[in-house]
Amino acid sequence: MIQDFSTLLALSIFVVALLPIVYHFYDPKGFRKYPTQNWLSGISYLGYCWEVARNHEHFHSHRLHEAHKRYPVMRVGPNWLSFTKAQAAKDIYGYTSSCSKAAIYDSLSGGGRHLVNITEKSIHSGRRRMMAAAYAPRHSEKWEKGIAESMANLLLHMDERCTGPLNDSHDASLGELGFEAMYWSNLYTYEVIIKIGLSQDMGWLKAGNDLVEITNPDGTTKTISAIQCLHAGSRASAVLVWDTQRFPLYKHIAMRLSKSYAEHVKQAADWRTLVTRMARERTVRFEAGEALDDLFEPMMVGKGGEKPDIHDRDRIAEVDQMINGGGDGPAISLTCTLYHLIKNPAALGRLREELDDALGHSDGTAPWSKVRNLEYLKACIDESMRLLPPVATDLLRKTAPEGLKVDTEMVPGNTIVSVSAYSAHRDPDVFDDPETFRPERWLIRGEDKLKEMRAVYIPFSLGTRACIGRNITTVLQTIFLSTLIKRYEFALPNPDWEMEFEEYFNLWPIQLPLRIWRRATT
Ligand code: HEM
Repeated sequence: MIQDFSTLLALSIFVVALLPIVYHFYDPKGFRKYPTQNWLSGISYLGYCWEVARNHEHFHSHRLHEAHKRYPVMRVGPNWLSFTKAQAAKDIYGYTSSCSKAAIYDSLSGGGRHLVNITEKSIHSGRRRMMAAAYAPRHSEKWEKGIAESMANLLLHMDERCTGPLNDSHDASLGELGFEAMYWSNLYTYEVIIKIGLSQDMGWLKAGNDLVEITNPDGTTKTISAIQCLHAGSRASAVLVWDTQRFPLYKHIAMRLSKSYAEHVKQAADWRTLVTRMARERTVRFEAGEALDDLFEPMMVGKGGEKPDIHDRDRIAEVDQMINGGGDGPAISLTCTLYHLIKNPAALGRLREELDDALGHSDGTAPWSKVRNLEYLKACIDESMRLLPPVATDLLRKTAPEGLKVDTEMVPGNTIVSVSAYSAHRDPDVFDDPETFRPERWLIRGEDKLKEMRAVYIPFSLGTRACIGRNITTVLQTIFLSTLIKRYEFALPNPDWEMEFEEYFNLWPIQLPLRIWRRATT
């Protein structure tokens, strides 16, 4: 085995040594004119893998943004160009774009195909038609019921974790940091999306944890943290998958070399065991005649009572994606919005006024009917996702064989193209003072400026492959934030405390430890 590995290592070193020479003479697409993200980017996708792996050392999306500042088009891999401008977003992701999803989506599929990783356009549009009605805003009141039950349990925990108000010196370092906002946001969003998706209550907010017992292939059982195992799948792929062809080889090597990598792969398998069981349990309920009005139902029965054209393994994949996308993005956004508001007391004050007007002396979960149209709250969420888009990774597309004009560049066929939301959202030509959290920028009435900002605002992507869960996210976030901000005061560990992140496709805040106490006015 050691001999095999040494040969592999020697071969790899030889190939890497040859690459600069190949690069020097071989430039069929004329990409050498573009700046590269780092010295390896023009010759190997390992350049990007390296950037993602360095995340802990230096926040990856920030590095991408810094590189983009120098030029609006950047070569991130040998056959991959990353753009930043609104026109590029429209050309690549817009409704009329001829681009298709890139091979990375094939590499990430674990067998079954779900909405995100279907690359064939006609198959995607069929699946989207199958699912779309279940995600429509007319279901908001139904979603609200599940949310209200989860919120009631969350508030019980929060009330237990309250401390006394800050003293006059406003020394936030005193007292216990009893509320870990990222942890509780995760429990909330994952519990709610499983209710909306599968009509199943995991009871995580009641228990205060996401521990679940699963059965191993050998029949023994073990208890896992569901969310940690779900995240392990992203950890195991997000660094190496960019070199799609060699991903299986790299994965194999990484599993042998790194214990923690092997542990991520094992936890990801545990997550698949759990998600397969959840999909099967839901199918059994359908077969037993339960009519459940959730996101799973259209995969069992069509609008006219017909059997939908979908395999069992794709149903499981869809459940996996709906929990992953529906839990992660909203949890990140909730945590980041809270963080931005605590850091910006003027914005928090203005939001409180809006909430006090809308909710009066209500105590408990904010009713959707009273908070659904709060303009300033919406602006705060939008502004937070501008600065910290939860899906911060570039979303890769492949140009059609005839090529495509992207922004100012004529891009040849079969080239990987993308837009970095993190960089696009900081374009100084569009956003004044781009690094500042300023919700007011979304409230301007000058239509042209608003249109210009909206054109480059892509946290949910654009066009036919844009997020289908946006309506769910809106209800989930609006109720959570209105309730918490109306009911509690918050303090960070200290006024200079800064949030830290890790980025594996999504931008996960590592933690947000808070002191919380009940507001006097509620
Ligand atoms: C703040 C919250 C969210 C953000 C920022 C977000 C972001 C995104 C983005 C950027 C995409 C495009 C992915 C790609 O092209 O590879 C996407 C697609 C998708 N999202 Fe979300 N999402 C959020 C919430 C949700 C929720 C609550 C669900 C509900 C289950 C959901 C389900 C999906 C699905 C199924 C797709 C694939 C759509 C398709 O290709 O037809 N997302 N989301």
